[in-house]
Amino acid sequence: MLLYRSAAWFAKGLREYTKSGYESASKDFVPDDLEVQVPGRAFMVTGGNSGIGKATAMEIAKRGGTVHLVCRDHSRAEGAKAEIIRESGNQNIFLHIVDLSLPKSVWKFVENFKQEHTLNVLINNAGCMVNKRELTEDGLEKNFATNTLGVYVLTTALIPVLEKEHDPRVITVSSGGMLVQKLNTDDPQSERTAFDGTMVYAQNKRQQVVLTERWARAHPAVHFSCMHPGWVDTPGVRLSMPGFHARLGARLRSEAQGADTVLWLALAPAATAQPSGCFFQDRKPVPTHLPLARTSSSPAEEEKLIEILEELARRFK
Ligand SMILES: NC(=O)c1ccc[n+]([C@@H]2O[C@H](COP(=O)([O-])OP(=O)(O)OC[C@H]3O[C@@H](n4cnc5c(N)ncnc54)[C@H](O)[C@@H]3O)[C@@H](O)[C@H]2O)c1
Repeated sequence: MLLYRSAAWFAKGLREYTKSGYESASKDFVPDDLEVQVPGRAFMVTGGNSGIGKATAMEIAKRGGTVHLVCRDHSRAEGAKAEIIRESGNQNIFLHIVDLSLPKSVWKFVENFKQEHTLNVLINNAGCMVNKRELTEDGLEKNFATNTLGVYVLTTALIPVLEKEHDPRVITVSSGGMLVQKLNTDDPQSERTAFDGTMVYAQNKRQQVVLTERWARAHPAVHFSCMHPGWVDTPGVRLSMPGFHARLGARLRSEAQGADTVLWLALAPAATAQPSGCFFQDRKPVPTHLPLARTSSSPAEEEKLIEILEELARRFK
């Protein structure tokens, strides 16, 4: 089954996730959708110092929004902040150093953040694909701790902050790679199964899609969406998937193309005309399962994911 899913997904990717896929999809875009100015609105972009996150933060800054960059590495993040201020002329760029794989730090960060700031839009962009099983200082598997638990804790902590504001939104940068995975809650930290970083990452991205659907049902005041940016030439892909990067080469999307749907979901009035909880690709909601792939999960399996995350989120508060 995994072989079928992977082959169907790769064929789809070559048609849709590449630069030519973007060029073809963008013929249907409404150009005015992103002709907006957003002074007075505040946006948090995790991993905003690199790749898709940086391209997103730059475009929001150019439209006058307040940008909160949430980054792990101080010196790289300072460079990105300075570049965004210089290029956009927007001084309202704030930097917060947080390692999203450490849930205690994430809780503490939000406690401090909400004393001083408001927030309209959270963009869960930071992500990683660590190809060997590594543990955080809390003993958590690193991909799961960053991509799933970190996103869960940050979003859960910020929902009450977002609910106070006008037109609140949460966008999570998932991946089309999640299409090859069915939600699996049996071994969330890969303790008992052979470790395959690509599949662990794809499982985390599936978990983000399930979380987005659940949040949308539980919090109707906030508009939730998740999305696939396409296959994008970023430092992350170069580092974690060198073979894929070399093979796809010039067919990979630019960072600006990868950021397009993130920006549309964060900025365009048209985005919130779509139901909350959907998965987007090139400004359109798209199915979260490949045909015949048997990747749907039951409500009980989804509830189990929430129980696991709640338990860990409370343990590391
Ligand atoms: N590039 C692609 O083809 C592609 C495809 C599908 C999905 N994505 C997703 O897009 C998002 C952005 O990735 P990218 O390709 O721009 O890669 P990137 O490596 O350039 O950017 C990822 C950012 O996340 C940050 N980050 C990682 N772990 C962190 C942690 N523990 N705490 C704080 N920040 C952390 C990194 O420092 C970096 O700033 C990711 O969620 C990725 O999974 C990318």
